[in-house]
Amino acid sequence: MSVYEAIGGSGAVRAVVDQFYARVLTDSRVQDIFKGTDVARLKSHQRAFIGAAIGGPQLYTGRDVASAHASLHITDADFDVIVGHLVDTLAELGVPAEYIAQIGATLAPLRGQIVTQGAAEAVPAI
Ligand code: HEM
Repeated sequence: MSVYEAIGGSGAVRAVVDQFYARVLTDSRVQDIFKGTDVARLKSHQRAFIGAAIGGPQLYTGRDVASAHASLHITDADFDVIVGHLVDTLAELGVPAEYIAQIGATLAPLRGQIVTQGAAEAVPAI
């Protein structure tokens, strides 16, 4: 059984994405990054992306992850905040820890494509 089926399929993914964005968009550490984003569109992409990433039938047709985040200056700390909200949402909705770990392991390798603002870039060029 895929993680997608195990957590309850499309209804579960929808609930996760809704609660996840409710948290993210009210978190002062990261909410500014989402200013000007069409949240309904973002949620629909995110449902497809997460669904596909955990073995669901969705076809994700959005931009590739690196291009979607390229101009957002996302730091490692931002990434940790976002993943933290996802993990907390999954736990709150009763997803067993073993599946949360599997979802985390699926998304963790994307850090390198999403984080573009690091200590090295913060140092002014001479
Ligand atoms: C595992 C982590 C993440 C995944 C899987 C992910 C996935 C996605 C996907 C699928 C999209 C839609 C792409 C499209 O529009 O075609 C998106 C857009 C976006 N993401 Fe992420 N993301 C992650 C982390 C983050 C982080 C850490 C931030 C900022 C704190 C962020 C901010 C945004 C914003 C603002 C957009 C909208 C960009 C736009 O509409 O121009 N994401 N993300």
